[in-house]
This record gives sequence, structure tokens and C-alpha cells, in this order.
Amino acid sequence: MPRIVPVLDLSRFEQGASERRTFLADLRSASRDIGFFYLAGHGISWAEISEVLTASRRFFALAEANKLAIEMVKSPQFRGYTRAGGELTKGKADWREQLDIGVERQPIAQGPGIPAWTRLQGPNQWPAALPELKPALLAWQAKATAVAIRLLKAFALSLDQAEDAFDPIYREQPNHRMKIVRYPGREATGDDQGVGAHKDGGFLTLLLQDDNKGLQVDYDGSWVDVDPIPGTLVVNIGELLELASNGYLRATVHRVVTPAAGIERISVPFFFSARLDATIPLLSLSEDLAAQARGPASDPDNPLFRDVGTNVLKSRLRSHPDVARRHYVDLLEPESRAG
Ligand SMILES: O=C(O)CCC(=O)C(=O)O
Ligand SMILES: [Fe+2]
Repeated sequence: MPRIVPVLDLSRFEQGASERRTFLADLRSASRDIGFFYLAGHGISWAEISEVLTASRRFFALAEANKLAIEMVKSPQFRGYTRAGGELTKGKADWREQLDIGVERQPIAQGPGIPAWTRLQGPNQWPAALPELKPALLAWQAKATAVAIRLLKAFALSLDQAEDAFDPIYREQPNHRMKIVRYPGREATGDDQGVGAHKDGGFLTLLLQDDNKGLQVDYDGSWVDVDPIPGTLVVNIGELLELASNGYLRATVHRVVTPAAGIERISVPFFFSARLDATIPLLSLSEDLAAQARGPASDPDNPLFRDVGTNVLKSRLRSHPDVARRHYVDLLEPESRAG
């Protein structure tokens, strides 16, 4: 049986006109069909991949007190450590522990008339007990950013847009976010939800997984395994790119199933997003492409705003109610304030 989630080789994008043309056609059909693919030829070495996985494993092996010292609830920017069961997807606990890292910037001074999403900008929390984690993750951020920008150029071309069509929404101040994640084995968890079914909110997600399976993508109503292929990254489309392409490109629903007893799975998702002050443009597609665009999927429970900052803040408040109650009580409906 053919593999449903295809492997694309990014180096073909830089290998002359005819390779580039076929690469772009493959990219367009993969992203439109299933919205997920494996990326090879990205230029990130084995050594760089194993450095970030090793640093992540060391972090999770720290004593609990060292991890709780940088718990996310201490950060108005939603940065830091979340223990297993502490994050919600559609109101239900995810069985994974994780460290969230964003772009390192100064907080924005607050005052009347300043939009609430400006509170998302600020520093990360790093573990004092593992000083090598910060350089390893910041190096990964830089590499993943470069790959994401190459890919976004390819996406723009594949939609018959100028190569730099997406530049204005990330230039100088891209707002990516990343996590290191550990999914404990079945014996240690409440149930099978490693992370519940969801779409990613940004433009593109570049996911590094270790060699343990668990990731699945929804394809026409059935779950398809996205088992690890060593050396590749898994790429999926986020809601902002779906929105910009008026639904031509597809942000696919995916989830992670808890590993079997005795197995722990490590993953490193990198969410390439837009500047928080950006408004998502609606690309003007050729007549051909426009005729095939479905319009962005709209979920009445989860309306999407073209305003990036508003979108990001909305999704962070939902996923981390403890942070919301500690730092954003002024924005919450009265019934969500207690608890
Ligand atoms: O850990 C994974 O494989 C996927 C994680 C994921 O989908 C997410 O964090 O958005
Ligand atoms: Fe995801």
C-alpha cells in the first residue's frame, strides 16, 4: 500500500527550474490533499537533531522541583513547564509534560488602549539546573525558522504568488513558538490522549519526533499513522495559512496517542507563526485555484480572527486556564474566573 503521507525533498526546490517545478507541484498536492508531509533535504544535520533530542530528554529527567521552578503559571507570556495533565485540548487533559519556549523579547509596557495580546511578548523561563538547554533550543529555533521561511517561499510560488508574498507578516518580528514534549507511557497516564485532536494555529508546524510512534492525522474521517522516518521533519499546515489561502491549503486535524506501557516519546514541535501585530492577508488566487478553494473551515466554537495577536491570545487562554486565571482574569468571563 502506498504511504499516504508523502515525503518531500526540500533540496529539489533549489536544484534548477525543472526540479523546482515538480517539487512545487508535489508540495501543492500534498498540502491540499492531506495537509501533512515528511520533509527531507532540509539541511539540518543528524548531529543537530540528536543534540536537541538529547537536551530535551535531560530536561525531562530533572528532579520535579527543578521543572516546577519554571512552571508556566508563573509566566504571563505562557512560557515554561507544564506537567502531564496540566494542558487541555477541547476541555480534556493532555497526557504529556512540556516546556514552552517563545521568541526572547522585552515585555511591552502596558497602559490604557494597549491591546491585550501585547502581554504575550516577553522572556522565556529556562531551567537553572540545565544551562545547556537554552543554547540548544535557541539554535534549533534559528534553524527551524530558516527552513520554515524557505518552505513559505515555496508555498507562495506553488500558489502562483510572488516568492515574498508572505514576507510582511513575519519579517523582522516572526512570532514562532516551540515546545519540547514528553509523552509518558500508558502505565503512567490517565488515558490514551497524549494530545487531543486539534489543528495548529500558526502558519506551518515543523515537528521533530524521536523514533517512537503516536502521531496520527485525520484523513477523510480515519486516523492515519504518521510514524517516524529518521532524519525527516513532519510538516503540517496551520490555520493561518489555511486562512490566507481561503481554504485552498488545508489545516488538518491531528492527535497523539499515548505510547504503550514502558515507552516514552519525545517530540519537538516548532510553530512558525506571524507577527502578533499582523493581519492575515487573503491572497488573490488565480481563477483556477480560487475555484478549488473551499473557504477556511469554520468552527462555530472556535472562530478565527484575521488579527494574529487576538487569535494567539484566544488559543493560549483556552489551553492554559491556570495561566489565564493568574494573569488574565480581567479578560475572562465571570464563570471562568474561579477554580
Ligand atoms: O508531539 C507531536 O507529535 C505532535 C504535537 C502537536 O500536534 C502539537 O503540539 O500541536
Ligand atoms: Fe499539533
